[in-house]
Amino acid sequence: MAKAAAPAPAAPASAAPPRAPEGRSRDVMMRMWRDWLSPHWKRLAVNLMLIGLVAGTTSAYPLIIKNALDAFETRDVQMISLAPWLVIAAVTAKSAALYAQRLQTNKILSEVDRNLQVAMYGALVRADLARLDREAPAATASRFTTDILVLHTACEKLITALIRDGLTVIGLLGALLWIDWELTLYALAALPAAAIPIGNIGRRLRRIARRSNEEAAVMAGRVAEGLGGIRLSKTYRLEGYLADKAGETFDSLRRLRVRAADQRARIDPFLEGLAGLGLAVIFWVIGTRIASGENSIGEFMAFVSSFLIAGQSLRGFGTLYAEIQQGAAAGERIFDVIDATPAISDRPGATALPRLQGELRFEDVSFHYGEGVPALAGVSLTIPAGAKVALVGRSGAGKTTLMNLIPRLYDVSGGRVAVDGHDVRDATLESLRGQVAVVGQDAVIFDDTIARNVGFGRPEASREEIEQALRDANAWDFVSALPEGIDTPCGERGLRFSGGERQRLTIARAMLKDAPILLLDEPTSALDAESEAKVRAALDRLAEGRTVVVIAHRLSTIRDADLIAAMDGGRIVETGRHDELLERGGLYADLHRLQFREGA
Ligand SMILES: Nc1ncnc2c1ncn2[C@@H]1O[C@H](COP(=O)(O)OP(=O)(O)OP(=O)(O)O)[C@@H](O)[C@H]1O
Repeated sequence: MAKAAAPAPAAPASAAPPRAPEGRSRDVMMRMWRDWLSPHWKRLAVNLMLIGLVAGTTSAYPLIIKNALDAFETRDVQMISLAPWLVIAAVTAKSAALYAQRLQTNKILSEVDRNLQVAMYGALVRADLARLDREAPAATASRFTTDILVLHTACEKLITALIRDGLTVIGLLGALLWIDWELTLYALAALPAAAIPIGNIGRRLRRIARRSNEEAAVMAGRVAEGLGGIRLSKTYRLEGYLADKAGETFDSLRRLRVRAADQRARIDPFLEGLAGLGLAVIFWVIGTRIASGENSIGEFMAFVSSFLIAGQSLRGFGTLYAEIQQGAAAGERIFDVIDATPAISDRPGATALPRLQGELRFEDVSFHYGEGVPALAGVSLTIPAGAKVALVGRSGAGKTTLMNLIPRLYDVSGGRVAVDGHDVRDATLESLRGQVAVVGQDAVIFDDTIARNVGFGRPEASREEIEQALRDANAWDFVSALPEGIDTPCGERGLRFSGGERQRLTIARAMLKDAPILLLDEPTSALDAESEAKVRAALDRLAEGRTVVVIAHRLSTIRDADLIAAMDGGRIVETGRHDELLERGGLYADLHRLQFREGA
């Protein structure tokens, strides 16, 4: 069992991350503003000015057009020669402002993206295992990519489009009212009615967006799962199975995207229709007025061009609403992660443990992962300081679960776990976990140098201490042969080293940590004989003077254990030394016979 006590700091049980209730997009976006955007208010204010410039120059177009057309009619030569320069000035100012504003917006939002990612990652590495268990790592990773991108786009639109189009509409509306207020009211009469259908479309889009983002996360999980197990998949000819399984998520994502596109596509024609209606009203009213000589062509042109530009900006509002709904759905998924408070944390008044002797006691411990059959029930066991105890039992018996309770990767559901008489829940996590070292079947190596990987055991350790730990762990022979020695990068997951070498690096890390309690999930079971001998010698040296709890898969390795606890169905069914248990003829003797026969 590789899921054993990984060195992850996190822990605990319980509750699904809180989900913002449906229909609260405004809350999500308000929170976005309050917590993440408002700290940049100074730069946003500059942005606002730039947006004002864009909106102002856009609103100037119709006025220039009106004056130019009037000048053509009155043969006003000065105005006619000025008009092209006015247009050039307006266009230049608008282009420069647009460029600066886009760049500035994206600079701010990229910073916000980074801050959200930092907060999410921080929350995740501190999160309870129970929470991390619920989602595939690649699916969680998609919150850092897809959801961040969707939220970024929504915020960009919100800043740019809402304010720019808003100011443009206000400016143009002013121009329209100034040119002809009566006609303006006629032309815009139908506008308020548009809010209802657009609101409905937005709500539907938000639901679809939330499901799409979840489905995208599932897809990322399946792709990673398929590629992660590609060696095995090839030997079992699973290509078709994997393609079908991933294909299902591609398909459902496609369906959701089409549904979203269908909703979004409804907005434009709807608004186009409304604008057309307004234009018809204008033609009808103003046409009659021109015929009767009440209005000039210049007034007509200015009014119509203002109306058309305002219509375009208004249409921007319609799609903006949809975009914000999608952003809010992504924001919820991001805040779900940030908000998850770990259930396993320091209690108020938790005390820092002194250096432990290493006595471990399980008192009537029960544990269940969720609803259903308990993984542990009524487990009582005392392990004296400095003893070596082996947990044995069939797969699923509860060995890993029991071990995980010691550093509080999970908390007991009933009973208690005590170290030197202190309930582990009353101790600070730092002082508890600082005194427990773990070596598991999976040698966890990060993409960093050997020195850093080993140094995690004791961050303040000197290079000499790291080298000594490598010697004690039988790792110095291969490390010293490397041209860069302990500064050699390990590569992703340490894959440039063999399984046995990786194990010895993790043993060196535990050596350096020098913790009184050592948890081993028998790390030699996957190694060849020579490698195993080296790792075993290193482990023996590591175990000296510490309390050792080992999950034993090969019973030959635990003959010398001070105590063997045989587990079955979440209970300890017998305890004793190797010889005693063999003689008793119970579960341990059965397991032993089975392995002996397999070995033979
Ligand atoms: N993260 C989890 N979520 C839900 N159930 C779990 C989880 N981990 C283990 N279990 C269940 O708890 C029970 C005990 O599992 P545990 O991993 O402790 O067994 P084990 O004795 O270590 O087995 P193995 O030797 O195969 O690793 C099993 O029924 C298992 O299915």
